[in-house]
Amino acid sequence: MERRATAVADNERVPTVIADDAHIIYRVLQGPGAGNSPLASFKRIATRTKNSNIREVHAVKGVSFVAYRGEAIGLIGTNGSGKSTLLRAVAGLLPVSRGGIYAAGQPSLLGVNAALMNELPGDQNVELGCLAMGMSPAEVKAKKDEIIEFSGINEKGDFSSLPMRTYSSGMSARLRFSIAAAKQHDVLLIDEALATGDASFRKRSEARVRELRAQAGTVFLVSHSEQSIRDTCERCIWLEAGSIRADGPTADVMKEYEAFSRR
Ligand SMILES: Nc1ncnc2c1ncn2[C@@H]1O[C@H](COP(=O)(O)OP(=O)(O)OP(=O)(O)O)[C@@H](O)[C@H]1O
Repeated sequence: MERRATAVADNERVPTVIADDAHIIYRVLQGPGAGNSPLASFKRIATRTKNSNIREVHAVKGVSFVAYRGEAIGLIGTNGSGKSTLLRAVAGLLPVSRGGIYAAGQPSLLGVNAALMNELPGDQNVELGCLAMGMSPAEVKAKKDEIIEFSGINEKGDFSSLPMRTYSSGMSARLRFSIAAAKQHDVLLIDEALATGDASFRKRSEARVRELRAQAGTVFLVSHSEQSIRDTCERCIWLEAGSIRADGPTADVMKEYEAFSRR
């Protein structure tokens, strides 16, 4: 793995996320079979043997990096290289099998799959989402209209009073992003959310990511959109097959990644 020097000396900056030789392994039970019966499980416990129906997927293999306050870091890599897995582990949603991931505060993962209630209208989801992020009811009331306005879901009619299930995937992603971005996070993790919006929303959300960074948080952005990464992140980590291939200034890492992708 290549790690290049950055403009500010590491000892002058405040670390927000430290990954130390982190390994993440998924354990997948392969279909129903004789080996999965209660009796077979009991025999395995008694004889201390492993279930041969369990397959391990070693998704992240010994990843180490330090992220600092004020940085926006793009995570790039081909499909299945471990980007989302790493992000989920930073958010504390997946356990690390070996090594460690340490984070300041509670990182917030903003993914296209973030849990909102499909049956509830957008405006109620805004309230729920804000309360879940720890805002007071008064803060929620003050921010609600601004969040809906930012999301732009009402641009084509009064959609905020309709259930979320009537939204297009881009509209729900915009609402999720707008809710999460309404709060200052110590560490904000964004998984592909910017790519689903249209061009004007992408511009607005990229500007918001820059603001969040300026307010001293750290932002991680997983995206296949080269433009989003270039416009938002000055540092980039390239993951390939679960390992870091390069970590440094976005322009340099992108150049290497493009050369690799062209091969
Ligand atoms: N829930 C899961 N159970 C088992 N294996 C998984 C699970 N989620 C992901 N994987 C595996 O882990 C590896 C990394 O997947 P991950 O989703 O982190 O990659 P990614 O870089 O985010 O991919 P993409 O760019 O396609 O979104 C892949 O081999 C994938 O098959």
